[in-house]
Amino acid sequence: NHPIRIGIVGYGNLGKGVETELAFHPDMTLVGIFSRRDPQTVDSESAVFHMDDLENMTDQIDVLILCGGSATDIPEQAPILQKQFTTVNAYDNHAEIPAHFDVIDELAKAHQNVGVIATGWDPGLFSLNRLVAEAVLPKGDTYTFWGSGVSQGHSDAIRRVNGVKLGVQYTIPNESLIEAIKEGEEVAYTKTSSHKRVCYVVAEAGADLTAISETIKTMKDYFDGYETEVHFIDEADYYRDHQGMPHGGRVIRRGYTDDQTMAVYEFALDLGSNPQFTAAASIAYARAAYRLDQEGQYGAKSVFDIAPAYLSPKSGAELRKELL
Ligand SMILES: NC(=O)C1=CN([C@@H]2O[C@H](COP(=O)(O)OP(=O)(O)OC[C@H]3O[C@@H](n4cnc5c(N)ncnc54)[C@H](OP(=O)(O)O)[C@@H]3O)[C@@H](O)[C@H]2O)C=CC1
Ligand SMILES: N[C@@H](C[C@H]1CC(C(=O)O)=NO1)C(=O)O
Repeated sequence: NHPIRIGIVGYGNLGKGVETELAFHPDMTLVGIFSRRDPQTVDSESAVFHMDDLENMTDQIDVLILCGGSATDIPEQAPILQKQFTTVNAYDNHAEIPAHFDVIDELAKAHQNVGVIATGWDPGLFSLNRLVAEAVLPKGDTYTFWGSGVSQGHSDAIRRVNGVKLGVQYTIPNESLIEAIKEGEEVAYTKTSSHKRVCYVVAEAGADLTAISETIKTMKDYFDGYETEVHFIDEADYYRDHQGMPHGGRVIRRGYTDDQTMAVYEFALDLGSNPQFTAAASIAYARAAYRLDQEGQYGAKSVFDIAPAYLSPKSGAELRKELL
């Protein structure tokens, strides 16, 4: 059986991450990168095509990994591509995920392929761990913290604001709240009250800075409700100080196995590169997407719908040896 043939759609941080990580997966091979830009202007060692070439390559690609931004690219591109390909994305506009699932599910069933949505870490592996923790510990509370680090989704979203040339968004968690939770103290937790969002923006010449700041701070699904800072810096400072993309976070379930015996379920990530880790998760789900497609299990899938064994390159027999 031949290696799984992968196409990357969108060559940004995530697309570059998939390109790099694929080298670690001998059961997969990169057919090419597909960009909306002129391929001559895209700097990569791999084969680069224009997005429009995809429709003539359906017999050369098994899975497309969609690496566009969630603010505007995925909602636009995913439905079109689902008509011709099995796809995987890291769509992370949490409020819109149920609607996105339904759109992809209808298309994937109609065109007899698979669409794995919202992979990555949040949504993705954090979602999976919240499900397991809440199924195992029905009595308790779940807390999610991100950072401190760079959110790709929020950085992508501010880059789409009119007048913004470059932008990055750091998410800062309330560390004292994390400690209080682990100490078993009663806490008042909401996602919006437990994080601060700090943005650094390089504005286009002549842009209305007040309008940019207001648009970011009130942005539905991304910033609305959070304490948000917007700082305007020049391009030199941006390239000097804001090129790293570390991130991470934790899912904590503080539950009870009887009326007062506490159990803390924690899943934590500490990521040197947020986009590279997200790309790595999407690749594992691309393997699952291919297998589900081969089995005729057509439709949209989230991380909740996919048995863990589908992610692994090891056979069932090999995996069962690891149960011991
Ligand atoms: N589920 C999760 O845990 C996570 C999800 N994500 C999601 O992944 C999405 C993508 O993140 P990220 O890769 O950092 O976003 P980028 O902004 O780096 O890339 C988004 C798109 O912008 C275009 N682009 C990139 N670089 C350039 C450039 N120099 N000039 C013009 N266009 C460019 C590319 O499309 P094209 O090549 O067609 O021009 C690319 O696909 C995020 O929006 C986020 O929603 C990210 C991290 C975690
Ligand atoms: N989807 C996020 C992954 C995590 C990071 C995050 C945040 O900092 O708000 N929320 O979810 C990303 O794009 O980085």
